Amino acid sequence: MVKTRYKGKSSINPSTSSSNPDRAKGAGGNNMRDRATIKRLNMYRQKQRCDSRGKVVKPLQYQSTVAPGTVARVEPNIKWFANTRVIKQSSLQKFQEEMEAVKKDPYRVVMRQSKLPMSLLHDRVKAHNSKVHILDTEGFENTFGPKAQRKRPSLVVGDVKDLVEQAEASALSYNAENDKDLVTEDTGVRAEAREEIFKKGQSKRIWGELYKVIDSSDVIIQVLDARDPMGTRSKSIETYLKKEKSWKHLIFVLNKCDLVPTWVTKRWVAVLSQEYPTLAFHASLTNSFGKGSLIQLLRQFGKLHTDKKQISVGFIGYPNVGKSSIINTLRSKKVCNVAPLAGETKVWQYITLMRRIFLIDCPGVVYPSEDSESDIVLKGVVQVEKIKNPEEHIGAVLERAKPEYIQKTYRIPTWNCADDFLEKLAFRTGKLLKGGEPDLATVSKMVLNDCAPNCALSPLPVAGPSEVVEHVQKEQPDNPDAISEEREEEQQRQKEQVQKILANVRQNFGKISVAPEFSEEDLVPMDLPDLDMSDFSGSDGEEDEGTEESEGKEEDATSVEPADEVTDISEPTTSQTEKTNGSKSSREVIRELDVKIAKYKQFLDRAKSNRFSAIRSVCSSPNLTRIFSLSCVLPPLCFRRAMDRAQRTKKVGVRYYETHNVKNKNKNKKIPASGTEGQNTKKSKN
Ligand SMILES: Nc1nc2c(ncn2[C@@H]2O[C@H](COP(=O)(O)OP(=O)(O)OP(=O)(O)O)[C@@H](O)[C@H]2O)c(=O)[nH]1
Repeated sequence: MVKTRYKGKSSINPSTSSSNPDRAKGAGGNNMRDRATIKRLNMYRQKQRCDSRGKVVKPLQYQSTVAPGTVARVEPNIKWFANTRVIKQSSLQKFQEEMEAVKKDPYRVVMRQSKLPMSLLHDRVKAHNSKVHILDTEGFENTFGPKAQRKRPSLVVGDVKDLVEQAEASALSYNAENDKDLVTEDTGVRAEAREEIFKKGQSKRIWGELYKVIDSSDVIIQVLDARDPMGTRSKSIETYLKKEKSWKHLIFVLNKCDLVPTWVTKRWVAVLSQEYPTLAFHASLTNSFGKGSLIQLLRQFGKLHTDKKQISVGFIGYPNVGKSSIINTLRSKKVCNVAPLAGETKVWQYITLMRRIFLIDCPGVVYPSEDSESDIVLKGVVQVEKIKNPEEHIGAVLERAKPEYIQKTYRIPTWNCADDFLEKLAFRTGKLLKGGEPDLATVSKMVLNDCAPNCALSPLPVAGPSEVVEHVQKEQPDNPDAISEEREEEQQRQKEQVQKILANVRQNFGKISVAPEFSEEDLVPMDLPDLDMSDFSGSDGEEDEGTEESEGKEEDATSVEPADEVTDISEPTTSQTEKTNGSKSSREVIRELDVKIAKYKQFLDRAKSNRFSAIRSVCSSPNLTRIFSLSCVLPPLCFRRAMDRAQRTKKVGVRYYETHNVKNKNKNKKIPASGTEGQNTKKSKN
């Protein structure tokens, strides 16, 4: 065969040189230079050729052909904008408006922000009047004439006379105590430096832990104490999350709702739900409330993040509000250390709730506030044993708690002042020093310990309706007339969203078992016309506690207490709930039905755990269906599911020969199922 001669560019260069892009494949092994590399290297290698007078004879490959000094243009190329897309102004505006609305809404989340042109939101062109055209020359016509375009400054006063009057009025209302800039003479007396223990929960280390938890969590649960939700809430963290970590979900859990009357819990949930999804909770391994709802809510959040293998849920909040206790309740066992002392949790810790949901416990953080030392003590931030002068804080306790509770708890009928109270208490309890002097420090510590956050018989005042009203009013704008309509719409919208997200997680507050014995007066809710409680009360809804129980068990050992499972809607079960005037007979009937349902449930649980194939017979039992229909309560979801399953599948329980031995399967069909099944099979084999 005649070998083709290399004739230049038009034919293939047969050379096996590494600088030949056309060389045969495999000539250079696996690491052969590709065509682009060879071209680039050849480009570096080339040299310009000039004649003896310096005139370019052979220019470089990409050297311009135009004469030096000529003004040239780079040809525009669409590839410069390869990664961009042009959209209409109206679309941009729509995007900005909709996205801003979503970002502001605590009930909605923007997922995959890195994939969205978020900078378009921030780089908004500012309104034309934001720039002050001080140096621009404007004509008289435009400035002062009848067709003046310049906007009038909006002044609070109309003329100088008004201005003087206003200045005089403000001078009269001046209060030097509030003036932080007032220069005063140094008297040499200064406020004593705060004891170190009052700075608990504020150290850099603790804040570091908090930010670690926030950074690692997809869902952040701020745990609040039901007795002082506003005092244990941190607005600064909320703003930080809204501004800097807006893609993280924040929800409130109102813990220790067993320590306040049920109506107070309801109101707080209603108030707080206007801002963030809020759930009431009672952390307890044996008698919890809200566990099913919380797990369900976390599952919903988990479903939002299907792109992730798992989601992390961080528990943040004041010391001693019960973060670790909630985690223990969710896991139904002691996985975190719990103590009635603040600062029990020292470092953050990870706990697995389910395959896809991790919980993170965070040490308690004290947020910067203007709290007095007594406030700090009564919030349970410091350990009472470590307080130097505990007597100083008893005044605050007596001020806050209703005298009747103090009288009932300590059996002291009257007192003049805090010292008098302490003395009487010391004599009554026999806490005396040498010489019969009352031991004020010990009894003070006793009283303060009684107010500690874990104490069921807390004489501390509950966050009453007056505070709720105050809070609601604080939220109202200065000029209600002007914005009232807008606000109403906004509120309506928020309410709808709250209802939507909590539709599946309704709570029946009647199931909270309130521990302290409150007086009749405190058990009656006060009228609050501003707040429509019906939407949040959940009294007509079903606390869907444990509805996902079976699912939960599949995923993990997390199970929901059976006590929560069957919801009694018509009857409040606590001793503290408002007294209803319903007829006695119907209540009794319902109670009986409750007992029956609980029995069936127990049976079902046992059957499940024994892998006993009697589930179908129980669920399809006409009795059970009658019970549910009689009590006008929808059967819990797990029952409904079991019933569904029972209807769908005919066979319950797996018999080895039915599934594995096809030959015998047909024979088995003919032979009625009985205890002698094994023998029959043997016979047929023979
Ligand atoms: N009555 C009642 N007590 C509770 C509840 N939740 C927690 N407690 C008690 O409150 C105390 C503090 O609970 P923890 O779970 O240690 O609180 P924490 O927020 O983890 O505290 P730190 O470790 O300081 O952050 C414990 O004594 C709990 O028993 C509740 O719902 N009701």
